[in-house]
Amino acid sequence: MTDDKLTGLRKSIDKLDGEILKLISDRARCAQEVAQVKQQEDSDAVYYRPEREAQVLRRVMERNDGPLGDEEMARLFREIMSACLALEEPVKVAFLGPEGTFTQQAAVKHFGHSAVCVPMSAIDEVFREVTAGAVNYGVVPVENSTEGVVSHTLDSFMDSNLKICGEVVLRIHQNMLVSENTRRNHITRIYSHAQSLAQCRKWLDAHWPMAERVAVNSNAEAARRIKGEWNSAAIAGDMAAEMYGLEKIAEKIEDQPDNSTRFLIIGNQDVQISGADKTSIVVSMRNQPGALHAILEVFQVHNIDLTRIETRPSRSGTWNYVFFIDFSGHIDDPVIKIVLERLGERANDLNVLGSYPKGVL
Ligand SMILES: C=C(O[C@@H]1C=C(C(=O)O)C=C[C@H]1O)C(=O)O
Repeated sequence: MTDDKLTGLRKSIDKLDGEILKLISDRARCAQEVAQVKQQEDSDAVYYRPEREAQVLRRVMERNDGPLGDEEMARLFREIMSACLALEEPVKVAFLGPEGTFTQQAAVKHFGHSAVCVPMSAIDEVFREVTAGAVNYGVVPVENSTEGVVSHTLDSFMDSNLKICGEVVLRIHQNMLVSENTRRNHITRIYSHAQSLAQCRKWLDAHWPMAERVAVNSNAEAARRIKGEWNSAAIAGDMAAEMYGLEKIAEKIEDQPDNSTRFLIIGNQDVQISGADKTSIVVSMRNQPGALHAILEVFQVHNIDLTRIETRPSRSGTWNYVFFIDFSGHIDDPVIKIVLERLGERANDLNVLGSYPKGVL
């Protein structure tokens, strides 16, 4: 009886799979035609459209009635779009490497598995590679919910003409990792990226107060190093653990359970309105009383939601502040145009880094 039921259900699944297969192929053909239309209009046309992809994913999440969760369903569609896009040519993406970093995880989350991800050894190399046209986009970390801003990324924008084309937020879980050579009772050194060490500070104080904490270029680099040392451990994410065949002796050791990192997608593209967008700008002001107030007032008067503001020392003179500001809205929105005009009147210099869809996944 149950065997009959099982056979029947499997038949239904086979039939549905056949339909899904056909529908995905029909969709891929449609996407191919879109590519041809774009190509006919403009031979240099950029096929990848961040605003359209964000709209597709948001619509999937809105229309989904379960039993699969909204994010799960969106992830499946993310992969379908990624594969459709790769039919033309896979998107090439440079990320802060080596292989196995959270930035690679963010790149895959944003572009799907059909993108070609190329590791770079430093943030400014990611910028350089995109500027040189060797890759289409770059992925760099910009802020962590526990530790704050990745100042190196902000500084790189000051020397670059690249645009921000998107953002992606990743939940970050850290693990304490050892290799098969590690003598677990003799761990005297723990490698990780400075941000990760900081994210696990309390856990380390409680469990490994005597071990030396050594900051290296990336978590994946930490994972790689301990392969050859018997007295060291590393702190890194799942991807690095898998990639280097390391054992987790403690999981989710980050001090804040909702620890997450925001990454930016950088490229050469002006992204159109998606309907739920953010804009990032850099404003430089004279160092005079009320400089910050003058900026904030403009946003307040026009009722614009500020999502982040960071101050960095300007490179051009000792007496200037530089503010990195993110806010809701798109540069093509009429009210944002007015806001930018007003800010321009008050600032020494104003540079729009880009308008882009708010992270969907
Ligand atoms: C099909 C298009 O081009 C690309 C592929 C998409 C898709 O598979 O849905 C969406 C946006 C673009 O990255 C389009 O612009 O509609």
